[in-house]
Amino acid sequence: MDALWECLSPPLLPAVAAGVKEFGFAKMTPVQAACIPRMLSYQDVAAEAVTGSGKTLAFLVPTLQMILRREDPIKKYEVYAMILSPSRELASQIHEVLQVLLKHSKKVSSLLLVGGGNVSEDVAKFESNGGHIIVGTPGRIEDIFNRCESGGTSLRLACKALEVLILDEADLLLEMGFTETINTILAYLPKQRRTGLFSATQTSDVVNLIRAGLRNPVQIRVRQTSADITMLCSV
Ligand SMILES: Nc1ncnc2c1ncn2[C@@H]1O[C@H](COP(=O)(O)OP(=O)(O)OP(=O)(O)O)[C@@H](O)[C@H]1O
Repeated sequence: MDALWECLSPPLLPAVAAGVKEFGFAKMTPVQAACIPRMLSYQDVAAEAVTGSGKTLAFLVPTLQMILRREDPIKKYEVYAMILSPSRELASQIHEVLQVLLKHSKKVSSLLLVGGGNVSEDVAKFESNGGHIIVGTPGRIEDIFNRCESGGTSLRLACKALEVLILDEADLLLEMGFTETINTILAYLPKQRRTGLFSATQTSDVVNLIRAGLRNPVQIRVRQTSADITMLCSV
């Protein structure tokens, strides 16, 4: 399959293309080639893809492109996208990849919100720098949202116009017992948003989450064996 980044139509904006170039990958992986155009045409995506298939750029690239192509520039305290990941390590890895991608998009900010550190420090970081793309673990984000109740922070308000939600490793998120936490977070986010859900397997819990959190999603399945890569796409 010929899936050169340059073949995307409409093309990537120069700052996004320059960010992608930093990684040195000439072609998109199948999951990237399937997800990026669909997310860029504002479709919800439910992707079943094996580990190592390149999911991270499959959702970060369209998210950045959507932020940069907005007519009115994004405000400092507006959260455009939230990426939920099951563990600190996975969230940190996504955030690291994002830092590389953002090298040529200086006006776009990001924030990592994961457990382990001090919640008040996270709140203070958001209050001083904002975060257009938030990458985090569900527990920490729910915690910060709930603190808003006592008037602590504006993260909840900043998410009022959120446009993109990504649920990464959704099967793991649910296996780890985050179902209620995710439902709490979903209740705080606008219904008029685009949602991408990525998982290694679509368990019945994942299917339920797709029904609850996504709208008419495009189902994408990428199966990668050591010998070949096959891809199935259906609407
Ligand atoms: N277009 C590409 N061409 C070649 N390699 C790529 C491409 N995109 C990503 N990769 C590399 O593939 C590896 C897996 O990518 P990524 O971490 O996004 O996969 P993943 O599917 O999220 O895997 P995991 O489930 O392990 O997190 C990484 O080392 C990444 O740098």
